[in-house]
Amino acid sequence: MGVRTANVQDGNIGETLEGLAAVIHERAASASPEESYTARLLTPEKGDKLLSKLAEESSEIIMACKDEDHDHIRYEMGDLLYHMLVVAEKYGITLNELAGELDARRK
Ligand SMILES: N=c1c2ncn([C@@H]3O[C@H](COP(=O)(O)OP(=O)(O)OP(=O)(O)O)[C@@H](O)[C@H]3O)c2ncn1[C@@H]1O[C@H](COP(=O)(O)O)[C@@H](O)[C@H]1O
Repeated sequence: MGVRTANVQDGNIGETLEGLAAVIHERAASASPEESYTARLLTPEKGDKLLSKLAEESSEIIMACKDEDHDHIRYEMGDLLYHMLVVAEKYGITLNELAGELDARRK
């Protein structure tokens, strides 16, 4: 677990996810693993590490929920969303495609 960020201000989730996905795409295209955590996760030999981060971050959300710790839940959800966006980059799933998946479930 990393440093908590208490008292964060509300943002716009659509803009934030799009901005973060764009940074992740840029790191995937041109950053070296030495300088970028994202690039490290996307190196072929780190494939299992990326997938294990999904399980790890999910577990951390569960523990934070058990503690009913609002700030900690938010923090770990941020970690999971970031790692999910790295997975989306790796497997070529766009945010608009993901939106379509969710929209198709709307009743
Ligand atoms: N949003 C994130 C983000 N969220 C989480 N993380 C990293 O995910 C990891 C979380 O795992 P843990 O909490 O278990 O911490 P850890 O033990 O240090 O992690 P591991 O060594 O086990 O992977 C930490 O290393 C965090 O730094 C992130 N790393 C990057 N970003 C974004 O991605 C951008 C590009 O980052 P770089 O690729 O590093 O340039 C950054 O500017 C940020 O906006």
